[in-house]
Amino acid sequence: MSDLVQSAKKAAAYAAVDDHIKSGYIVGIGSGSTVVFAVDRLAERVRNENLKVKCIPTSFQARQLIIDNKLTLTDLDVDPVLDVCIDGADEVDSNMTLIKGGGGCLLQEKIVASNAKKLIIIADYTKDSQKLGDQYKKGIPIEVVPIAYVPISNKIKERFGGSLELRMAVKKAGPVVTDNGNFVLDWTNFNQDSDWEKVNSELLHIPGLVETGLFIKMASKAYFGLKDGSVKQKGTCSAQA
Ligand SMILES: O=C[C@H](O)[C@H](O)[C@H](O)COP(=O)(O)O
Repeated sequence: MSDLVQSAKKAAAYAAVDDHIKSGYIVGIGSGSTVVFAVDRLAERVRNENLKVKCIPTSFQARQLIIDNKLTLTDLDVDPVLDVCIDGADEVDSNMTLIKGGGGCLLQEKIVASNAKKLIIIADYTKDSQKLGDQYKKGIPIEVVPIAYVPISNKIKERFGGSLELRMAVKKAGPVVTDNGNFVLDWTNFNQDSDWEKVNSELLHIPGLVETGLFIKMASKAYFGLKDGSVKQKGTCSAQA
């Protein structure tokens, strides 16, 4: 990954943490490479400003990040309402619909984000699109119960078109297994002009389909780090709103 992309991720993550995290907050920690910078900045603020925050992870990776950075870990049993969740995305369209799950962490991310007062997205400039699929070519991730992956693939193809591929592991024989013991299908060549809210709710009715990587009307704001070092904001909520 280029240095420009790395710096863009860092700039977006730092700006979001500075704008949206206050002492006393319950904070959702998203997953992926951009969130690593957000946790770095949060840990720095905890050390320098004696910020008191409790963190809820959205994946095994996020939990490790919280522990490694000596942040306070909590969960939805103890703290079922979050002040803010900060997470990455694979793509953000002009309506703030997201593709998430490129790293296979969509289910817990959606659960945690759905219990947060606001979801703030952090990303580099390659994720800022008009339509889903403009830039992100790996498809929409869909988490499924293993025994159902073939019928689910067939049903999605029949109803909506496109292609579905079972995501394969890299350092393990066979498919990727999520933090929840499920498989991931990646849906490509979909209709970019789809009514994503309708598609998403129809997908969620297929037995065995656990969750989709379509995050609709969930994100309050997205921060995109740009090539020139600045940060572009998309969405409506104001800092610390
Ligand atoms: O499963 C992974 C998550 O949804 C990530 O938040 C998403 O893939 C973006 O990751 P990154 O910040 O590495 O681009």
